Amino acid sequence: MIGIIGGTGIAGILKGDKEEVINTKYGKAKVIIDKESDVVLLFRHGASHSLPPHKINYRANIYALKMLGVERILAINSVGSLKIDLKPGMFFIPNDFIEFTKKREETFYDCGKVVHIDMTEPYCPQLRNVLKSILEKRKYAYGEGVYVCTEGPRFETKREIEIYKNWGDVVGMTGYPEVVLARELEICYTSLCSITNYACGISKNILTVDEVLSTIKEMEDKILNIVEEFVNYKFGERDCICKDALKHAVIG
Ligand SMILES: CSC[C@H]1O[C@H](OP(=O)(O)O)[C@H](O)[C@@H]1O
Ligand code: HPA
Repeated sequence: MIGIIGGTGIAGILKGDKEEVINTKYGKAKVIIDKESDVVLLFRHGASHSLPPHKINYRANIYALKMLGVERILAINSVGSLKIDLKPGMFFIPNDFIEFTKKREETFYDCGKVVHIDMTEPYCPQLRNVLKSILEKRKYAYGEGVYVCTEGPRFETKREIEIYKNWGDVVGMTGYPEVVLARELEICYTSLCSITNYACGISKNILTVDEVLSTIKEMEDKILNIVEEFVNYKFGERDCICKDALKHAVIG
């Protein structure tokens, strides 16, 4: 089963049947299950974007997908660009991250078992290759590199971006802890980032939600095409690092 986690502006694009509530020990998660295509859809901000990035129950979301038998997740994120060559309207596939979040529940293992999960390759290499092959086949411009996750919900300052741009390539507010939580449950996870704007200080203008939403709108057909190809991709057996991630990570 494949999980699609939608971000800003995606609820309008990816439509599904009625929402179901999955009760987990970390709280409730709302999903749309398409039994025919074996796909679970989850909108991280809620169907009406009522949840800001720092209030999302990431653990309930990822745990609910695990309970439903999801083995592969395609997360859709919107990001600001930290590099001139990474233009708004392009896609971005992260291969690493750094995070500056402050008050998020970032592990399933905070009582009982002590688990130190390996983060050498935080995103599933197999899924990243599938995603890259889809974008290349469709000639959609994309970049690869480091996703910088901030707490939000404010945008970053010019000074923060002057620092972040030396450490990463794009900045967002939702990529973490999703990627870690998925690995802790041995789920393959990759992120398709839509570059919606230049980050503060790189952009010549102030940052607005309107700019983010209008760029997502302009990219929606491409996002839909990519998601459709991804969910119809003939994945073989999982032989990546993700499926046995806990093997060498547990103490005691
Ligand atoms: C409206 S801009 C900021 C908003 O968009 C991003 O969310 P997502 O990655 O889920 O598309 C960012 O993280 C903020 O939540
Ligand atoms: N910063 C943080 N998150 C974002 C941005 C940004 O500039 N654009 C879209 N999501």
